[in-house]
Amino acid sequence: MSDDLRSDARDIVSNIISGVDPFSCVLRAVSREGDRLNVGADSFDISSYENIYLVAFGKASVAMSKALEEILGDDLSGGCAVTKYGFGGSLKKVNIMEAGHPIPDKNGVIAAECIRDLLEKTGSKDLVFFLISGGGSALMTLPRKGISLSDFISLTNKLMRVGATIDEINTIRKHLSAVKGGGLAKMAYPSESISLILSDVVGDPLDVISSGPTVPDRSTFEDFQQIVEKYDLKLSPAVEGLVEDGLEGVVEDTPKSEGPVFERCHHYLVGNNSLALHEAEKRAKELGYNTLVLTSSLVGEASEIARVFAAIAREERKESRPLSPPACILAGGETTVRIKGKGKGGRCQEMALSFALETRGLENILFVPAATDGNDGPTDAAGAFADGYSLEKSKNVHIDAKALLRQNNSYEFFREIGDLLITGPTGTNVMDVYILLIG
Ligand SMILES: Nc1ncnc2c1ncn2[C@@H]1O[C@H](COP(=O)(O)OP(=O)(O)O)[C@@H](O)[C@H]1O
Ligand SMILES: O=C(O)[C@@H](CO)OP(=O)(O)O
Ligand SMILES: [Mg+2]
Repeated sequence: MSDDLRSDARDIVSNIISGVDPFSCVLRAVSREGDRLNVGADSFDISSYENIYLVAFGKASVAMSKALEEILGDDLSGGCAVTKYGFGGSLKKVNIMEAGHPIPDKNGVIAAECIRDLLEKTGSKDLVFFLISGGGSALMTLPRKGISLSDFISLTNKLMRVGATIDEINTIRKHLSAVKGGGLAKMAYPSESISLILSDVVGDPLDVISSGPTVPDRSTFEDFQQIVEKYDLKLSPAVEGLVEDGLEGVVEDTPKSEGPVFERCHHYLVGNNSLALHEAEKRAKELGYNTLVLTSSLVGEASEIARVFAAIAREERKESRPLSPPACILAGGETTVRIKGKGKGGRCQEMALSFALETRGLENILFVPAATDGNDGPTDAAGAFADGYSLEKSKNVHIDAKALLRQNNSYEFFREIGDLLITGPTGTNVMDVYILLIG
């Protein structure tokens, strides 16, 4: 343990990011001996296919594709990949595109069309690798007939502001899309496919991560309607018409069961938030901390979850429980924020600000919530450092912490006191991690 909790926290964060590096995650899951490709517990003979293609979408597309290019070498015929602006890179045989996230844009439609065109030329003698990571829902957008890109943009915007969960957001997106909710599996049929999936959703549900384009979908038009009612969403006439048709059975729902379309689809999880927590705990132990991992499935309103961490910090300082110091208490997951103000921030920065408000004056503690993709909300920060002195610092620069929290302006708070956590785009994405250090 160093004298400086911040430098330990930085060290733990960088170990998390390298531990869930998608390149290594793919190499751990896929190995090659001659023409035999071992994936998880299965084995494939790559000489039995005419062509092998790669289709990648999500924030981890570049590193995942690089790993597969390395494994397949000249056996890879080509491919298409899409990732978020700033997450790009160069690949040998794969055309890599960048598009808008979390709100989709025209480039996400161009990318989806490119993927569709590639899949439509595949046949039963071909093998397609789908490299799937979080972010794919926005990055690969192909609206269903009659639905427009602006329908997607306005609904995504609304759902994110009301604090809908990713499960709810993707239920809506899947039903408006031709590629999500099993859509790519339909396009790739009858070729064989292998999906390698980096999870950024609590519980690793394959039909929610990146809107499950290669798996049967569990959500229905009825679920869609319930979400509309729950958040009182105003729909465009086109979307309203689609839902009505869907509820009446005039329009087919997303594919539900393991029909012929999915018979030759194989799915493997290559990394998730648990792996990130494991890496964090390992490093914290090496640094000399007593460690405790609470959960990898934390959900709920960000500012309220932060109050739980503040209560744990106070308990640690007063009673040295649940761990004797130096202690590192870890959790992971994805909170939500009901946005009421006009400020700038993200889930992690909102948590950090709420924690700071609850722990004023508490000594020798540090809370660092961090988005593993390096972008917390629409900001260039991954998260923030919050401690017992955050509020003192804010007084010195004449900003009002409570007012900034009310305005969801956590970015400004931490920028002003110089305590943003900046990593840059990390090229990976396994939700958020929450690190509480007690010195
Ligand atoms: N001002 C804000 N304060 C707090 N959270 C915000 C703010 N603006 C947007 N968000 C949240 O940021 C989320 C999108 O951020 P992003 O980090 O891109 O998510 P993900 O990593 O899951 O793709 C939205 O769910 C939204 O609730
Ligand atoms: O693409 C998506 O559907 C989600 C979940 O996988 O990712 P993100 O929250 O990063 O947009
Ligand atoms: Mg997410």
